[in-house]
Amino acid sequence: MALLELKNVSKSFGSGPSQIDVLSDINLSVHEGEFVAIVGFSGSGKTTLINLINGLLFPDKGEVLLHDQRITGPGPDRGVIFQNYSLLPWLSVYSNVKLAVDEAFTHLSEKERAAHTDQYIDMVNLTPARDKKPSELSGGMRQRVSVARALAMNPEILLMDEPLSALDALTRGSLQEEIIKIWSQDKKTAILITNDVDEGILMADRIIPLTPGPKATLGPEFNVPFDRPRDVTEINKDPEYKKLRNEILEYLIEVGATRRQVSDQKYILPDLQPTMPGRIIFKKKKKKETVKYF
Ligand SMILES: Nc1ncnc2c1ncn2[C@@H]1O[C@H](COP(=O)(O)OP(=O)(O)OP(=O)(O)O)[C@@H](O)[C@H]1O
Repeated sequence: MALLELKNVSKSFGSGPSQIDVLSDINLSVHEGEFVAIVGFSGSGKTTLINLINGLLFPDKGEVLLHDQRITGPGPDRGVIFQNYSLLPWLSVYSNVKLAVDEAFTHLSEKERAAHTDQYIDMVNLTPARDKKPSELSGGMRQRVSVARALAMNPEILLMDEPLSALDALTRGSLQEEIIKIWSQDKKTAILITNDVDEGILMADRIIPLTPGPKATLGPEFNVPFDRPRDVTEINKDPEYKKLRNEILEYLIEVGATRRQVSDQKYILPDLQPTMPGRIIFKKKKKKETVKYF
């Protein structure tokens, strides 16, 4: 039995002429321990999809099931890492993580909760910054706090909504590795929303494209055949990697072009550049400049 299942899920916002049909007929099964990446176009409904799984939104049609039970709201069984860190600015690193630990582990003593908090802060290498406030941290450090906070709650599923897209290329690369390292230790089920195909190939077992909206739906899945731990340099040299990357890209470009012919809406393709031999190249999201990753 799948751990998480979305069956014929559709979601719209608004009503009458202003109704936006964001997601349509989404079907997805995720098994325990799997790492699934959903790669989508800007504005296609990726966050809506994560919020449906998190229980912050409910489908208009279809159902979202966890352990075969309908999701009725957010719960500690699902840990979310957002793009914008969502830390409480007036609390220290320790207190931001501890707050979540206190909520999730009411049966533990204060001493045990404090030790658990410190363990996860250490896991993301933030012990030296334990007493700092978010404003005193870099973007990468803030995202590490979010990772620690989500994992410290020991969720069954880790939901990541473009967690690294606001970071610079180097920080992004090192956090990708850290998340994967922690994920392999705990073997959590993970769903990563990303607009970066390379990130999906490096991190996930399966990549599933989300087609452009309105009525975005999941496209055919692509299995990632590389063994773990994955060495980014080795993968990058592997002809299988280039083939897989091109297949996913071709699908996204084709589906994007088809949608443009039937709609005036402009879609922004995932941040991608053609592969140069031996390197991954992508565009920085905000500054619109091309950055060499390796
Ligand atoms: N609460 C809401 N009310 C009305 N419209 C909404 C709401 N949430 C999302 N939308 C609309 O649904 C569409 C998809 O939004 P969503 O944030 O899910 O896309 P996304 O793929 O995550 O976007 P991005 O790539 O910019 O992060 C957008 O047109 C958005 O304006």
